[in-house]
Amino acid sequence: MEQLNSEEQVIIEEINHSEHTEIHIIEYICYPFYLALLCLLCILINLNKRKFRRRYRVDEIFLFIAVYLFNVLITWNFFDFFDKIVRFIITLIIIFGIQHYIGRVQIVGITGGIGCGKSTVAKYFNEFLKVQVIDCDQIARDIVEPGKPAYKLIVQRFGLSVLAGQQDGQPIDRQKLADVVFQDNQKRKQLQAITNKFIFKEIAKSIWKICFVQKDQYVVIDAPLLFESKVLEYFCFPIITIVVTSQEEIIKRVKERSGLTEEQILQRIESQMKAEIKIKKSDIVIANDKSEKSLIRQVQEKVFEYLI
Ligand SMILES: CC(C)(COP(=O)(O)OP(=O)(O)OC[C@H]1O[C@@H](n2cnc3c(N)ncnc32)[C@H](O)[C@@H]1O)[C@@H](O)C(=O)NCCC(=O)NCCS
Ligand SMILES: Nc1ncnc2c1ncn2[C@@H]1O[C@H](COP(=O)(O)OP(=O)(O)OP(=O)(O)O)[C@@H](O)[C@H]1O
Repeated sequence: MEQLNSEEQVIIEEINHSEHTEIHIIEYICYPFYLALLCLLCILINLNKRKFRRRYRVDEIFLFIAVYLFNVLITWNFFDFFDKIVRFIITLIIIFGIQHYIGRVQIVGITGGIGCGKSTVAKYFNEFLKVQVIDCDQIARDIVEPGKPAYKLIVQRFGLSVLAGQQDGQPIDRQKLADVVFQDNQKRKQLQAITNKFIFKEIAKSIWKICFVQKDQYVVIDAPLLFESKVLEYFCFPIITIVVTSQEEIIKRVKERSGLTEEQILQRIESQMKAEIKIKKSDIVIANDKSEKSLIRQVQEKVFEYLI
């Protein structure tokens, strides 16, 4: 093989060095994204800790190994041993830091059809177990008050006819809006598309306040559309679905509680996800066909083993 002279050797070294530097720069640009991805992954897994373990039988330690291997893989050949150790320590701090901060939080979801007893169970959690409840129906009422952004969007989409007195600035007449949306699936979905993001924002704010400012371990979400929303399903564990088998019983209970007619109640039942699908998707199913006492007894028997 032909010997390189010293000038040629210098040139080759310079080329190697510049390639190395370029790779270093790319690596350093990529590294914050990698850390952001790691944080997101850890937050998602920790918010969903038990479900994740149960479904995939994966513990944080496997996640840790996987993430570290990924870390080593993307830095392979480029970094020296010291750099790898530093990255290992950063990864470790992020995983265990997030695990410590978020891993203790448990978001319990309560869902079920109209009048099935969600609020009754939520009230039990609040009064007897002192767990704070996020009531999605209440949030849905608050975010559509005059002056709020969702109010404007609803008026733009459904017109002044859904307002009390049909005048701009007046509150939404919920009965009128309900009559419009529960007779037309398309319109109901349009209303949900408007309200959903504001509802999620409020839910996230409440979770932050309850679990990270007040540092409560548990929070309950009472969400009639928990499965329909797609997002909540992922963060809640366990998901408790309350069912009442007899439609007549549901109608009787809702009629007693609200001014809704049988036809209006049936329209809402029709517009909601079928109980059989909800049952398949949930962790705990509670039948509320008998007395309220029996409902609470089932909560006591079935729910506690799921709490961390
Ligand atoms: C249509 C509206 C104006 C009717 O108001 P109203 O005061 O009559 O009912 P309220 O809000 O108290 O809801 C009572 C029950 O109706 C059922 N329901 C409410 N919205 C929906 C919906 N979009 N689809 C199916 N069922 C619904 C739920 O079982 C709920 O518990 C109101 O429900 C609304 O704004 N809905 C859209 C917001 C939403 O998605 N709410 C659910 C939060 S997860
Ligand atoms: N086991 C029961 N026996 C008799 N009445 C009941 C029982 N459980 C709940 N109720 C009553 O039925 C009505 C509906 O219950 P609740 O408000 O808890 O249901 P919900 O699922 O929150 O309803 P919505 O979907 O409309 O918010 C209430 O008046 C409640 O007191």
